[in-house]
Amino acid sequence: TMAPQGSRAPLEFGGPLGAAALMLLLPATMFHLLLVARSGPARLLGLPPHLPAPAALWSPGALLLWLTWLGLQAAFYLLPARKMAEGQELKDQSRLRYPINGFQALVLTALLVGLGVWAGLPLGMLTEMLLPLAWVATLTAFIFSLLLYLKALMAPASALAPGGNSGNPVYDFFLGRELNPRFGSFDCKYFCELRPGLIGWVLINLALLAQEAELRGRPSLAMWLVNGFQLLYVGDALWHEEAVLTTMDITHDGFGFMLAFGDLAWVPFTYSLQAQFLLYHPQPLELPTASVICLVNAVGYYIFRGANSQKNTFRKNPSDPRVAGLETISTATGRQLLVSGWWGMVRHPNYLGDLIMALAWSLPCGVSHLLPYFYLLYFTALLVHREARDEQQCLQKYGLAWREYCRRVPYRIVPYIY
Ligand SMILES: NC(=O)C1=CN([C@@H]2O[C@H](COP(=O)(O)OP(=O)(O)OC[C@H]3O[C@@H](n4cnc5c(N)ncnc54)[C@H](OP(=O)(O)O)[C@@H]3O)[C@@H](O)[C@H]2O)C=CC1
Ligand SMILES: CC(C)CCC[C@@H](C)[C@H]1CC=C2C3=C(CC[C@@]21C)[C@@]1(C)CC[C@H](O)C(C)(C)[C@@H]1CC3
Repeated sequence: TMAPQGSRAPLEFGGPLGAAALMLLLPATMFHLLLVARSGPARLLGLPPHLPAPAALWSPGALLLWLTWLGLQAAFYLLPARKMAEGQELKDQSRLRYPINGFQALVLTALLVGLGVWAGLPLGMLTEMLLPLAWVATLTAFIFSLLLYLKALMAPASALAPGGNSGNPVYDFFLGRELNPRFGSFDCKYFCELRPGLIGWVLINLALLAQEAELRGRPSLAMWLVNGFQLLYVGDALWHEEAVLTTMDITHDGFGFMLAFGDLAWVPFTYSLQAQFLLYHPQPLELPTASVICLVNAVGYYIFRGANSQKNTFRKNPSDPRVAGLETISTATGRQLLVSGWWGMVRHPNYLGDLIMALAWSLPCGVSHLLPYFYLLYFTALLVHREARDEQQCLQKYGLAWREYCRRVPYRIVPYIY
């Protein structure tokens, strides 16, 4: 069942050793952040004041809540969709179909949660369950990736991902062997990438806001800003759900521990770090400063959305009037590369916008602690590494035309700097 070209693919993430280290480091970092955020000193680089007792990690209630959450989101996924989209062409020339109903899932979740709160559901109590919830999310990600690894043993070679089939079980378990594991029409990777984790993230944020209101009479301005910015980001991702079908996670990476853990545990429990920090360490924020931070977020969002939409429009239909006037380079594959507009400024303008937003999410937390800036630091490292991986893949796809693009647009993410 080994993919012949897979075994020749160069190893990423530092090979099996790197993969093994990341499998320990990522969950350890997540628990470190969760513990440190609620500690007095809240030092990113210090040790957490105490390690949790096993009883603080394990709770049958958390397991039940988590499985209900996954079940609810799976049910929303199976509801009739306003549109079915086709994915990129696969090795066997077929295309998979995907439901476009992620935004609908967000709205239905909001209605259900709103109804629950109206009926007296103590949403703020969720903040007391973050540790055991993170623990069951980690366990499910681990068990799920194990099942996916076994499922891939039966998959035809054409269904395997280019990267995760080296023959080394640790590496392949981490990266994921099968490209689009499905049960019937239920696509596991597509489902996990956008729904339980992203919607879970904003729900946790909202619970932290509710808990702050409970403790201090009303939510702080900083908490409102963090909630608003991140809701915009998640709403935007689900509104433009179809665009995720062209990201390397869907088209290139298998579904293994990295994405299962990343989607199900890492995103909801570490991306909500700023709101967690604010609950335990309230920060004063004046209106003028808040307005400047809103402006920073708006600039970031403008670049992020402008760049992503320009590329998506161009890839769908290069003669669309919104992009037809842009300068392009032809490639041997028949596809073209944009060299003006956003994509003529740097080679990854969307990463630049995303990073500016990341900064705006941390600024409401003040500058007294490094902890709320963790996301910005991690995200910079992730995007620099991702950019290098994408560059490698584009060089393989487009060869000389890609070199020409790099010559014409020399900076990767930040103009005149990187
Ligand atoms: N919040 C988070 O944790 C994360 C967010 N993201 C965000 O996800 C979004 C998607 O990112 P990602 O999937 O990495 O990559 P991109 O959306 O940047 O896509 C890269 C692909 O775009 C195409 N492309 C590159 N240059 C050009 C050009 N000049 N003209 C036309 N097409 C071009 C190439 O594919 P092809 O030619 O085949 O179309 C390339 O492989 C980004 O906005 C990123 O910031 C990503 C990771 C994590
Ligand atoms: C922590 C590990 C080393 C790696 C885990 C990475 C994952 C957490 C991220 C990989 C790509 C992602 C994307 C988004 C969220 C984070 C992960 C899953 C994304 C859904 C966020 C919202 C954006 O608008 C997007 C463009 C849809 C993103 C797609 C990639």
